Amino acid sequence: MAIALKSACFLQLKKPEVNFQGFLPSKRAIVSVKRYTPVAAIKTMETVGLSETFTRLKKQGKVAFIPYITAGDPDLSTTAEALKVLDSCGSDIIELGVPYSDPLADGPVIQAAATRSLAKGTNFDAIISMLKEVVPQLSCPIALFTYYNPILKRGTERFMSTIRDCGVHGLVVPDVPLEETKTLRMEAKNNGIELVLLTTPTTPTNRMKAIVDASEGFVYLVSSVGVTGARASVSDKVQTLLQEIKEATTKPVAVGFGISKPEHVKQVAGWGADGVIVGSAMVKLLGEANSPQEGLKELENLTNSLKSALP
Ligand SMILES: O=P(O)(O)OC[C@@H](O)[C@@H](O)c1c[nH]c2ccccc12
Repeated sequence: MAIALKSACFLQLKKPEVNFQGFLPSKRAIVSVKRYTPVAAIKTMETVGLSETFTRLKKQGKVAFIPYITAGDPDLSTTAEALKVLDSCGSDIIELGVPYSDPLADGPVIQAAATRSLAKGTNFDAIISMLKEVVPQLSCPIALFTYYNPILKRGTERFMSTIRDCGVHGLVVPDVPLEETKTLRMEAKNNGIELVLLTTPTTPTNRMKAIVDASEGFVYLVSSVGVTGARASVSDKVQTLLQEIKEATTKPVAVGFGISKPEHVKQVAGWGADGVIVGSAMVKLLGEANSPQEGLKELENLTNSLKSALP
């Protein structure tokens, strides 16, 4: 049992409708600095990585609940609190987004969150300092979500060791073409980071197979074409896509994009997904609340209602 101690722009969309591992890297640096005031370190817990989390849930007949929030929206102290709230409400993995100025696959809600966060001065180093304090207080693993630029800026090796050192277990980088993920995958592996790859409804079958073969932790099935954002319903194509992926791999599959309601998560779980990812609905509550406290309370309520719709 693997137990770890927790202790644009020039972004060129290359066939965005084909798959998320199909974009070219950007050359723009992310913007600047604000100091995060660390919360008091409390205790050190044991946390397992992404694939081990799925293995354990599967044994209990459970489906993973994976919320996404944008770091630094409305501010990094609230992000720290939000991570703790999401964890204590039973999230199984938390996807934490690094805000970026040219987020090619993000819809209006997450774009606005990134803009607010960057306007507050959030940068990568401040996110890392925050994580160093907070990750030891969490029982679920963190999967960091970032566009490629912050990795390019630091160098892959340094980036991976930095996120490893603050206890991050997984990584999602949507704008690196599959063919160019080799170095990322190697450096991720060297540092015990699981690099999650994405497949979409328009990814050709052969390419989907290559993506699922290379993906670590789980496979991210993007439920619909376009950008992130809550939708009225989940396309029933997802059921067929899940079946196709399941025929190609035994790796866990989590579905994201457009999922925001208890009936959505119930439906997707019923179709055989191993996990559900909910982003914009979370981000909206947190970023648009009248106060951080109100946002955190609403986040807690939504998490509880979505969790209770899952086996
Ligand atoms: O916001 P939604 O529709 O609930 O989708 C998930 C999501 O936010 C998160 O996984 C995500 C945020 N930005 C992305 C860009 C590409 C792929 C995935 C993402």
